Amino acid sequence: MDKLLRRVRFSFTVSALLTLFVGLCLTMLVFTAIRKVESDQQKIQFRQNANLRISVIEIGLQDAVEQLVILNQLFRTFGIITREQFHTFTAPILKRYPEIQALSYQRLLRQTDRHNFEMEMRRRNPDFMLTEIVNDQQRRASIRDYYNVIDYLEPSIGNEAALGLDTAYNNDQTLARQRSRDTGNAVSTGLISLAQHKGLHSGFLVLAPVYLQGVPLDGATARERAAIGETSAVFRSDQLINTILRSGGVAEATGMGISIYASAQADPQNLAFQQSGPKPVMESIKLPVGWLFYDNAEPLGHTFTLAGNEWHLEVIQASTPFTVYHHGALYVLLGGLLSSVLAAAYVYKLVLRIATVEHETSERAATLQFANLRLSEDIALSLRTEKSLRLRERVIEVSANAIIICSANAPDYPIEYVNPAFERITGYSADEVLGRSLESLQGNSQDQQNIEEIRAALRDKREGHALLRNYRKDGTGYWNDLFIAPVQDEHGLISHFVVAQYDISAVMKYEAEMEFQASHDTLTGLANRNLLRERLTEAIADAERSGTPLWVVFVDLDRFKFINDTLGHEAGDALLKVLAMRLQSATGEADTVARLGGDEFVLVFPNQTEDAPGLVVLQRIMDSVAQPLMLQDHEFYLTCSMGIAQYPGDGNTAESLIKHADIAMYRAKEMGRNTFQFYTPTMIERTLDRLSIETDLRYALDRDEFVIQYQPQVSLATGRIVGMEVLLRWEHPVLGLIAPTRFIGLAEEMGLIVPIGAWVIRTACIQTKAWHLAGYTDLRVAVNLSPRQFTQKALAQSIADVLAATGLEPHFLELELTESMIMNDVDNAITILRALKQLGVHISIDDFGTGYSSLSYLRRFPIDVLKIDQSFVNELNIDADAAAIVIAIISLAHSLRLKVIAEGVETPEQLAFLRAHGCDQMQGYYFSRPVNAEQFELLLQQESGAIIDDNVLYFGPH
Ligand SMILES: Nc1nc2c(ncn2[C@@H]2O[C@@H]3COP(=O)(O)O[C@H]4[C@@H](O)[C@H](n5cnc6c(=O)[nH]c(N)nc65)O[C@@H]4COP(=O)(O)O[C@H]3[C@H]2O)c(=O)[nH]1
Repeated sequence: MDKLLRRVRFSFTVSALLTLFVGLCLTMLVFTAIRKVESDQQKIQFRQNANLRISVIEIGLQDAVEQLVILNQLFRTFGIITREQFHTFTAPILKRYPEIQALSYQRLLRQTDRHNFEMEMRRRNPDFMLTEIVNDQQRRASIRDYYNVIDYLEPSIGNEAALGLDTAYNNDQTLARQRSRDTGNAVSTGLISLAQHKGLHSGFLVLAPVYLQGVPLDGATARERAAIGETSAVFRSDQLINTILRSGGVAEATGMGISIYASAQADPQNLAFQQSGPKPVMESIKLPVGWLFYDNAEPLGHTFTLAGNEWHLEVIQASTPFTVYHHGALYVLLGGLLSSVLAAAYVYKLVLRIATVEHETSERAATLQFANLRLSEDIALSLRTEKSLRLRERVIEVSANAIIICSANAPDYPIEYVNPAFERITGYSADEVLGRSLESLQGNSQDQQNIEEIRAALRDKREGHALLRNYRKDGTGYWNDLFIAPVQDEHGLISHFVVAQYDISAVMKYEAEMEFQASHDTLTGLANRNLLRERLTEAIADAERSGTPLWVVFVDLDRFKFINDTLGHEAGDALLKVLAMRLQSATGEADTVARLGGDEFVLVFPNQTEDAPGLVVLQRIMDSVAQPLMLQDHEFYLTCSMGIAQYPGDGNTAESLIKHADIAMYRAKEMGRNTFQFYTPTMIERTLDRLSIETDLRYALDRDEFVIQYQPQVSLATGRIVGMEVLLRWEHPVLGLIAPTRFIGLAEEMGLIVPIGAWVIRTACIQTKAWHLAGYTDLRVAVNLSPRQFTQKALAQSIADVLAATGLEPHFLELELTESMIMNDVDNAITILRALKQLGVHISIDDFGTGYSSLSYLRRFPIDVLKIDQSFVNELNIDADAAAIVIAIISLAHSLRLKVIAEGVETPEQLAFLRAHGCDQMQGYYFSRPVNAEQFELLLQQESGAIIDDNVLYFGPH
C-alpha cells in the first residue's frame, strides 16, 4: 500500500513539475519575445535621442565657430577696426556665448615695430610688454623677426595675462595659423590647455586670417604675403558643449553617455567633452545571458568637420537592467512565474484530486464488481440449478431404462409419469398407464414371490428391489430388475415413489450363454472339463448310492496331430466337430460326452450293470470313428485309441477316473492304436516312465546323448554292402540305450523330431562322405524321415544345405518314408517328393505292405525303392499269403522300375526266397545288426571275405 501511495505521490509531483516546467518555458518564451520587442523599441529611441544630441552639438559648435567667422568678416570688410569697435562688436557675442573664453585680434608685428607698439600700449597700460610662454612660464618675449601679438582681447577681464602674448611660436597655433592663412578659412587647433584657467578647462582655438586690404589673395603664397594677423576665438569646449546641450533642451541624457573628441577618432587625448549617464547596476557582471537582463545598445558615432578639423562624437547607451525599460516583459516574467507556480500547484491539486477520485472510484468499482460477482455467482448458481434440473429431466427422458413416478399417498399408487423408455420397453403408451395403479403393470403375473418385497417397500415407504418376470403389452416376457425409492417433498414428507425398471433380459441371456460356455466346449458344443467333472461327480454319487459301476472312457484320435499339421487347423476343427457328433450319436442320452481339448474326448457311462452293453458301445464308437471322412476333397480313414477306467475299482473321484482312463488310452496307443485298453494298476508305472523320458528328451540333443548305428544293406546279386540304414539310439544316462520305437513317436509329438532328424541327416552325410573318401565310394546311406519332418516347409532346402555343407553327392542319400506319410495327403506328398527328387536324392517307401492298399498311387510318386516290411519277411516260410505278398511287391516294384529291398532278413531261407524272387537288396540280422561307425567300417573291410556260390550267399559276420 505504501509503495502504491509513494507511486501515486510521485506521479502528482511529476505532473506538477511538468506543468511548472511548461509554464516556465512559456513564460520565458513570451518574456523573451516581449523583451526583444521592448529592447528594439528602446534601441530605436536611443538612436533618436542620440541623433538629436549629435545634431544639437554639431550645430551648436558650428554656430559658435561661426561667431569668429563673423568677427573675421568684420576685419576683412572694414580692415583693422579700432579697439573700441572690437569691444563693441564682440560684447554681444560673448554675452551670448559665455563659453567663449576670449575673442581676440592677433597682430603680425615685425621686430622693427615692437618698440612703438609697446610704447603705444603702455599708454593704456604702463606694465604692458610683449610676453611669451616658455616651459609654462610666461615671460617677456624674446627678440624675434616678427611676433603674433594678441592685440585686441575681449573680454579683457580675466584674460589680462593673455594681452600682449606672442603666439607666433605656439606649436598649437602655428599649424592652424598656417592652414588658415593658406586657405583663407577659419581653422581650429586641437585641444589645448587654456592659459587663463591654468589647464582647468580644456578648450580649442579657432583662427581666421586677416589680410591686407586691396591685395590679391589668389594662391597660398599671395595669402601668406597679405596676412597681417588673425582673429581668434578661444572656446572652453566642455562649457560650450554643455551650453549647447542645455540650449538644445537635451541637457538631460538619461541612460546615455556622450563623448566628443577633437579628432577624427575617439582619441582620449582629444576628449573635448564627456557626459556619462547613470552607471549600470551590474555593469561588471558578464553573464552568459546578460543580454537578457541588460540593455546594451550599439554606441552611435558621428564624425564632422569643425573649422577645418575632424571632430568625432560618440553616444553610448548605458548598460541598464531590463527592469528599467522592460516593464511589460517584467510583468510577463513575474506573471508567468506566478502563473506557472500556481498552475503547477493547481495541477498537483488536480491530479491529487483525480487520483483520490480514481481511488474512490476504483474502490467503489471493486465493491460493485464484488457485488456483481456475487450476483453473477447467484445467477450462475440458479442457472446451474435450473440447467441441472433440466439436465436431470432430459436424462430421465433419454434414459435407456424405464422410469415411473407414482403418487405415494393416493390409493393404489396411481402412476403420474412414465418416460419414453418405459413406453419402448413395455409397449404401453403413457396415456394408457397414467392414472393406473402401479401394481396393474404386473398384469396376471401377481403370484411371484419377489412382488411381495415391492409391496412391503411401498407400504413402509422405503427403498426396495426385486427381480420380476414382467410382460409387455404384446404378451412377451422380459426380466425386470426393479428398484423403487421414495421421494420427499419440500417439507420432507414422502409424496412420490420413483420406480426404475431395468430390462435385463439380454443380461440374463448373456449370463446363460456364459454359463453354457463355462461348461461347454465352444468348438463342439460338448461338455467341457468343468461340466465333465461335475457330471462325473454326480454320476459317482449316483453309482455309490445305487451300487452300480460306471465307466469313464478316454478317447484319443490316432494320428490327429498329423492331420492337423498337414491340412491345417480348420480341417482339424472340422474333423473334431464330425467326431463329436459321431461320439454323441454312438452314445445314449444318459451318457456324457465331453471334450477336454485337442483330440481328447471323455465319455461317462453310468449304470454299467452286467447287462449293460459296455463293450458293444465301445465297438460302436470305434466303428463310427472309422467311417470314411471327406476333408478338403480327401477321403480319410480315422481310428481312435480308448482307455477305460471303472468305478469303483479304478478310482472313486472324477480326477482319478479320468487320469486312469487316460493312462489306459496310452497303453492302447502303445498297443498299436485303433484299440481300447482297460486300466490296470501296472500301467501307471509305464506312464511315469514316459513322463520321465519326455523331460529328458528335451535336453538329449544338447547333452549329446544321441548316437547313430548303421545297418548294412547288401546287394543280393553281388553280396556286397551297397549301403546302410541309419538307426538312431538314445544313450540315456540312467536308462541306458533306448530304442527309437520308445522315443521317436514322443519326439514327434513334442515337435523335437525336426532338430533331432536334422542332426541325424547331417551326421549320416558326414560319415558317408568320410567313408567315400576312405575308398568305399559307392556307399549309399538311408535315413528315416518322420511325418513332421516330411511336412516341414524347408525340408528340401535344409537337405540341400546339408549336402552342400558335407559334400556328399545327392544320389548317395536315400530318404525313407512310410506309406501313411505319403498317402494322407497325396498331392502335397507328390509336391514334396518332387522337390526332393530335384535335389537328386533317392526316395524309398519303408514298411511297404502294412499300410493302405494304395498300390495304384505308387505310379504317381517319384520314388526309387520299395522296402518290404519285415513282418512279411518273417512270415515268408510260414505264411503263404506273406510269401505271395512279397512276390507281388517285388513284381510290382520292378514293373514300376523300382528297386526292392527286404528288411528283417534273419534266416538263410528268407534270403534264398528273396533272391529266388528277384529281390534286389536285403537288410537284417542275418547279415548284421545295426552297429556303430567303427564296427561298420570293420564290416566294410571284411567284405572281401564274402564267398558267393550258385545258390547260397555266404556273408562274413553273422
Ligand atoms: N527283429 C528284427 N529287427 C530287425 C532286423 N533287421 C533290422 N531290424 C530292426 O528293424 C528296424 C528297421 O527300421 P525301420 O523299419 O525303419 O523302423 C525304425 C524307424 O521307423 C524308427 N527309426 C529308427 N531310427 C530313426 C531315425 O533316425 N529317424 C526316424 N524318424 N525314425 C527312426 O524306429 C524304428 C525301429 O528302429 P529299430 O528299433 O532300430 O529297428 C530297426 C532294426 O533294428 C532283423 O533281422 N530282425
